[in-house]
Amino acid sequence: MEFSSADGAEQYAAVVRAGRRLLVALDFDGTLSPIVDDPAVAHIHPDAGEVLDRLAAEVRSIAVVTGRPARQVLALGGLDEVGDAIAEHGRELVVLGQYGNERWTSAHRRVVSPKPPPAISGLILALPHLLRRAGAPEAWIEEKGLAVAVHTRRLADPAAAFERLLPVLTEAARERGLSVEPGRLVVEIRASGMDKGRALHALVSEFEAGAVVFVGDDLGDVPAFEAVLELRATGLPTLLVCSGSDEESALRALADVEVAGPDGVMAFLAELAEDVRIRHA
Ligand SMILES: O=P(O)(O)OC[C@H]1O[C@H](O[C@H]2O[C@H](CO)[C@@H](O)[C@H](O)[C@H]2O)[C@H](O)[C@@H](O)[C@@H]1O
Repeated sequence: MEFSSADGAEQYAAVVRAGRRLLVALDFDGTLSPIVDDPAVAHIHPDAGEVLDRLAAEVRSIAVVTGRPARQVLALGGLDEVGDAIAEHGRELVVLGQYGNERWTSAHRRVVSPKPPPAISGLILALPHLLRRAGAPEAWIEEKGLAVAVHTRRLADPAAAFERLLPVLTEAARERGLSVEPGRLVVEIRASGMDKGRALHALVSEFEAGAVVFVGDDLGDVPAFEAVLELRATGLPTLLVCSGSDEESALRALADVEVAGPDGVMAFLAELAEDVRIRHA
């Protein structure tokens, strides 16, 4: 494994030593699931079930922390079945959807979700006009209940459409007291007050984690990276892994390890599971 931060090797060794008290938190799209043009047909990496099962046998808990609605990621990831396998090790799989607003666990098997912010429905009604104004009338609108996302990946010039949409949607969100969450060729509008960083802090407390690994690929993962660095500053062993792509580089400078997309994430998780197993055999 090649480390890109000064203390990456040291942090990795400490995380492996913490082994059974380790929380591994993972983003979904671009990390566990390869990026595809149509979000509705995304699928988890074919090795994920086996790799997560092996890892679960060695660590305290595994969490998927995603911008997707929890129900959607359960279906696309086959995470119900992954949760069954993890439960056999006496461990728990936690899925936090919509940036930590929704929660599912393999112990309770139901999604707990807040009410959608009322301003979202008004924004959805205004979107066709806003997309025309931004010169992107064919951008794809993903209604997520608690949020709405506008995707440009399937447009003729996705990056240019994204750049035109971002200021228009930022202004529309501001007028309605909502927040903007830009991502890989997507602009999402949602309520403020929760992000992956807050979600991660809460998970670490809940599981009394003695170490944390977080793996992500996109701007929505930056608050989680920052939360991990705050935890590191308190002395907790932590490791930050960037699932690298040509599309987003914001996490690179913060990461201890960069791997090549979801294939690289699978290899990293398998190596971590094996190192913890050997260290604690
Ligand atoms: O937090 P994540 O698990 O990374 O979810 C973030 C957003 O991911 C999805 O969009 C992204 O993946 C799509 C499928 O590969 C891709 O087509 C799109 O361009 C990406 O932005 C999802 O559709 C969003 O709702 C999530 O918020």
